[in-house]
Amino acid sequence: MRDRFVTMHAIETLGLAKTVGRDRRLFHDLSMAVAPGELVAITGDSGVGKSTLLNILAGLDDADAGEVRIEGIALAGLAEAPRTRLRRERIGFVFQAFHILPYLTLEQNVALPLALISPDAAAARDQARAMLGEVGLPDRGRDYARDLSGGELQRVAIARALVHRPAVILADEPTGNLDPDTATRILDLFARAVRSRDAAAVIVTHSVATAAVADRVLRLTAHGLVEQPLVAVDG
Ligand SMILES: Nc1ncnc2c1ncn2[C@@H]1O[C@H](COP(=O)(O)OP(=O)(O)OP(=O)(O)O)[C@@H](O)[C@H]1O
Repeated sequence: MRDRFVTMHAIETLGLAKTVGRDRRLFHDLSMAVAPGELVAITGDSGVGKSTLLNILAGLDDADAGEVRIEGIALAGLAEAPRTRLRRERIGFVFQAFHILPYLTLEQNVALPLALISPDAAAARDQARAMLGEVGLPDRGRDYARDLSGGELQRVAIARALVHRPAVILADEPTGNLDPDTATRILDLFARAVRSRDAAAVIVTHSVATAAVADRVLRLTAHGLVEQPLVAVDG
């Protein structure tokens, strides 16, 4: 199934195009690549198409033209079952829509991606515990998600996105509603965890602080992706 032109990129898009509604072109001929261990932030005005692009990278939405490759594998060439498997095994999500389930414990929430891949429940529990420790929530595994603060929930979301060691992490406003100090702490933790695993991350964000932890910042505009100098997002 792997393409014969093996790429070093974890994520690669070639000539993506997307039009929504009756005739509203969000982007066309959009190409980008993210290497293992690299964090790329995508910024841009509200409504420009950032979340749509992220959904297309995730294989949750289809482009009108072009293709997305995850570790060299073209998503469009896959039938639904292998596409779902690739999404489960190779991609981690920190999406607003992918909520932590309130009536499961933290351990159960974080173990979910592992449970979808392997039947070894004891190993999943151990890995979930270790991952919770890594995001600063050791000994909280038996607590219920419904009792957590917003910042704690974001940590759990990050733990759940990384626990199965995906090659690709896709995040939509990962520190959305947090106060700046908590957001900075969680972003540092996120960036460290992504880099230590050599994962490739794409983070959609409005936040300058979020963009500042990235290796590259790409601004999505009506004319396509524009690379932003990193200094420009510091202030
Ligand atoms: N399936 C769809 N049908 C019609 N319009 C859509 C569809 N999906 C997205 N849109 C429109 O496309 C535009 C881009 O939406 P998107 O959520 O990708 O923007 P965004 O850049 O992430 O915005 P924000 O920063 O405000 O979250 C919006 O105007 C949205 O209403």
